[in-house]
Amino acid sequence: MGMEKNISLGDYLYSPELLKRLDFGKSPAKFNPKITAANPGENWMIVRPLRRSDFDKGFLQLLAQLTTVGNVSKSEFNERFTQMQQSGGYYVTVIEDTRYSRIIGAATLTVEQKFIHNCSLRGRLEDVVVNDTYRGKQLGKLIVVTVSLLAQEVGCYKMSLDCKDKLVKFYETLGYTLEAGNSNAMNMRFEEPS
Ligand SMILES: CC(=O)SCCNC(=O)CCNC(=O)[C@H](O)C(C)(C)COP(=O)(O)OP(=O)(O)OC[C@H]1O[C@@H](n2cnc3c(N)ncnc32)[C@H](O)[C@@H]1OP(=O)(O)O
Repeated sequence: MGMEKNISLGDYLYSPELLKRLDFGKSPAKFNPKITAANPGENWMIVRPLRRSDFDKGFLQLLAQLTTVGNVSKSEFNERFTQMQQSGGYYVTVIEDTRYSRIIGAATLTVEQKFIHNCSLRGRLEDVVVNDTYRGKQLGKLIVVTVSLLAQEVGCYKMSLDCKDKLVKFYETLGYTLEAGNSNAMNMRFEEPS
């Protein structure tokens, strides 16, 4: 982790090279027809790291289909992008429909640094969303498998997620399991800062 932050990333959040190395054969997910991050099946589709220019390609509007985004200005977006790029460990990954320059899918791997398990890394799957008009075409599977393989690629010993009950089956087909005695997600809510 963090190695790629020393090379020039341009406006990519992380090195796009990382996505070319992923071995989709390692995932239990079944794709029919077969697609991968490097070959998403349509020549107008690309799976890549988030770029600054995605602010103008509907990235935040896509996230609004998942949860409240709020009124994030371009400069606020850019500031957060810079913070994520400099800290490393934020792998926001998107699918673009290049015909319309629109972001149609997204998922994030965040990497948490630990002391335990010999200074290990733990991955977390966050903010998975596919534009509603593109759902049911394997793109959800594609983006989740992409960031899950990426977690392994950057050295995580496990990858975890929180989701609504109705999505458990979806994630099970992608290799995630409810572990007996260890499947409780708990939250403490705070007032959102204004
Ligand atoms: C960790 C997290 O971020 S959890 C938050 C997940 N995101 C959301 O809930 C946002 C709103 N929902 C979405 O954006 C989409 O519905 C997603 C991302 C959940 C799925 O995207 P899609 O592109 O439709 O998924 P995809 O086409 O790959 O579907 C894969 C399979 O899961 C099933 N599936 C997809 N969505 C759902 C759902 N909401 N409930 C139950 N099953 C589902 C599909 O039927 C399909 O099954 P099949 O392969 O047997 O036909």
